[in-house]
Amino acid sequence: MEIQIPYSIIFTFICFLFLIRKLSNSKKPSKPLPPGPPKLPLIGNLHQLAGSLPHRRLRDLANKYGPLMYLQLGETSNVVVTSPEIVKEITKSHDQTFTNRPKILVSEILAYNSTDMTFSPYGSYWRLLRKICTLELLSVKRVQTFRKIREEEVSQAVKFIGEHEGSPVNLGKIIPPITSSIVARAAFGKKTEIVEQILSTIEYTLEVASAFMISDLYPSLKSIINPISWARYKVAKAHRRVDSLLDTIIDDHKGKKEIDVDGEANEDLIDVLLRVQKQNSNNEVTLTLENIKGVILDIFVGGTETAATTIEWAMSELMNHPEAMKKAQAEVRSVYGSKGYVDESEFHQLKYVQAVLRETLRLHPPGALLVPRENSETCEINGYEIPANSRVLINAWAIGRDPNYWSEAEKFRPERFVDNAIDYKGGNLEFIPFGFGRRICPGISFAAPVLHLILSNLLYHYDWKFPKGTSEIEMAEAFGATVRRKNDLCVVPILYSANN
Ligand code: HEM
Repeated sequence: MEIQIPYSIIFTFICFLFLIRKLSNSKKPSKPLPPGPPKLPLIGNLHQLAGSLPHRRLRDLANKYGPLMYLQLGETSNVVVTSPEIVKEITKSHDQTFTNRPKILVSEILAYNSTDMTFSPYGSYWRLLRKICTLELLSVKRVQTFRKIREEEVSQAVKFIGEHEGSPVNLGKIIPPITSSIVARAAFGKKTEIVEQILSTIEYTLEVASAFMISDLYPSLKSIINPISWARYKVAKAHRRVDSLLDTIIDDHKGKKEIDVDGEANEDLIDVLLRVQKQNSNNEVTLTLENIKGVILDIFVGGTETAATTIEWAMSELMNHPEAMKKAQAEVRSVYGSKGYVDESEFHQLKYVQAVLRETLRLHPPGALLVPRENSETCEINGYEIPANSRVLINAWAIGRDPNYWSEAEKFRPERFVDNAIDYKGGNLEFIPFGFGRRICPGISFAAPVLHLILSNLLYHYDWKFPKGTSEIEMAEAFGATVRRKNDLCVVPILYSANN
């Protein structure tokens, strides 16, 4: 929370205003609200979330109050969904109603007043962005053009690890730069000093922005709170820096000669967006420079930490499950044999590695509560009224561990995904690490080869040992932009040779 002692008098005044407004506006819903824990005046259920990881706390509360639960956080209505049946009900009967995103401070500042793809409201503009993403930016064909970038970045990291052979390396520091370099080169063509500055500023901005913003909990008072919010000031300042760095890069791209001899095959994502902007210039809905910057930021935020976090959890689980580690290594080593490196040509043969990644995403979805949705109108689910503009949190983490759907739900058992058609593309609502419905993550085809390539290379080139004095990787979590490892992931690489 950003409230600090010097603001306490102002805060008391705000609470008073809020209470008066609340009392004068209150009206009764026609159907009951979903069950939920008892609330306190002014703060509602906020105190029930304090002090523990939100996805775990919400699962515990859902065990008590049910899979459709109502929470009042500050003055906002929140609905928490913790079962595939309710997700199904949403997609079947209220698909369009639940396709909005709430307007929060971060989306206003970082996402150019919610005009990026992640936060823009459902409508013709969002559909245009989505179409550009599906057909142009993140299509399988486009992602394929980045294969060389992926292979170069991963091979550099493998070499770097080799230089530390036999001593502990912190994978938590090695893996994130791989995913951000891949995204940076795909987006900007090359990794320059300016790109490095953008990456570090985005990282800092997300860190500050992932704290709760008090005005998101009391939206009706934001004109009073925002001007005095220190966190808001810091996020806005960092964003201005990213914005001007992006301007510089886009100007450079505009100065580039028209498509070179290799044509579209050589375009980076900024080239693509500038081309699409031109092609769309006479349409009813067009792309502005700000829209382009918003989409590029989406791709950075969506595509870097999520993938890095997944690999870190996969390696942590494999370290703690030596049988699964052996099986995965044996598979990669038998498929790539004496080739000496892992490229993308044989991925279709890596069935067990794929199962390891799925099992990791089941137990550790990076977006444990997905990205919040908002229902555009009041509706009824299972006999309960969901007030319009409620924030809808889907606990994908808890759904992936629901013992009604998964045997030995808390155990890491990749075998469950071998020869099993369950996948994460939105058709199996008990497994939704990439979300579901119209807002499902558009970056799956970008993420999948990155995840496979990094993990397979780590498994092919090295055997992994615990650092001296340890025999287990602890699995504590930290909640932020993603649910990532709380502590470093230190492991010892031993170079593998087929003659060992
Ligand atoms: C392991 C990797 C990833 C995971 C687990 C992940 C997960 C998610 C989730 C849970 C959502 C919200 C879906 C919903 O509301 O139902 C989402 C949305 C989104 N993701 Fe991803 N993502 C990943 C990688 C990527 C990549 C690589 C990109 C881009 C290159 C990307 C771009 C986006 C965008 C733009 C949205 C917003 C879509 C919209 O609101 O229409 N993601 N992602």
